[in-house]
Amino acid sequence: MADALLRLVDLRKHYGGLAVTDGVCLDVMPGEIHAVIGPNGAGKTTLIHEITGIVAPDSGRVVFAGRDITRLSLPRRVRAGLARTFQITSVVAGFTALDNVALAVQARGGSSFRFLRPASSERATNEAALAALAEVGLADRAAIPAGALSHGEKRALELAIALATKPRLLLLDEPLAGAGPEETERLIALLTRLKSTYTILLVEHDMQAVFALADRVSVLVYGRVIATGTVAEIRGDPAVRAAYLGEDEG
Ligand SMILES: Nc1ncnc2c1ncn2[C@@H]1O[C@H](COP(=O)(O)OP(=O)(O)OP(=O)(O)O)[C@@H](O)[C@H]1O
Repeated sequence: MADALLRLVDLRKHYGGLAVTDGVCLDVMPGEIHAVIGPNGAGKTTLIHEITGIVAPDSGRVVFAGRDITRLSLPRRVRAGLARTFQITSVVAGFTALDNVALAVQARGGSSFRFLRPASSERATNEAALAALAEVGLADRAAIPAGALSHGEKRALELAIALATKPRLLLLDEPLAGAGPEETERLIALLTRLKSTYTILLVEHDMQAVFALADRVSVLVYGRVIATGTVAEIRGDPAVRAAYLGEDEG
């Protein structure tokens, strides 16, 4: 069996007396979409923060591509191949879609483009940014200020920004939050396309989307993974239904 691209080993984090991450072990295998679901306050966002380095775990390890990254800074994790999108839209409204992505390309490519003259460096940056926009279906919106894009397009732009860093693993924190039914459908189609190219760890409340997209699902309740399995296994798991799915599925 292949090695996990991301491995969480007995990760723990307390806030005061509250165990927000309570011994989490989780493997994300290369090429899979692995969804983390769980009720509000289960600790999903904290877990993503521990993976990206925004929150330091009290103990345990985050291993990425065989390397222990538990104590690496966020920028160094990005350079190692981790990228994330945020629950809250984080694009710069006054910049064009292209410039928003170009910023991310520059942040990654500073070293690789440094040897080029400014004009060719700018061209290389813009070409890489356009390629990322094309990957999410926004090539024809490149010149539009991000603030004028629809909500769904902004979410797609965030994905392009993440893709521009050439990630090996994409961390998506509620990519469908706030999207209407049509936008949701379009974003699911987009994520389905990306699925063939990227390994994805997905935190998402929309169960229909999770069940449509995920290869495997881990269920987090009070900071603990109570089950990991395929969509069918998770849907049929009585403990999961009792702890979580029962709430949504009535
Ligand atoms: N910095 C902090 N200090 C104290 N408590 C915190 C902090 N961050 C999170 N918590 C608590 O940890 C628990 C888990 O929060 P977290 O945001 O990780 O859950 P979540 O599963 O992402 O929730 P949601 O689905 O509502 O986004 C909550 O009870 C929250 O109040």
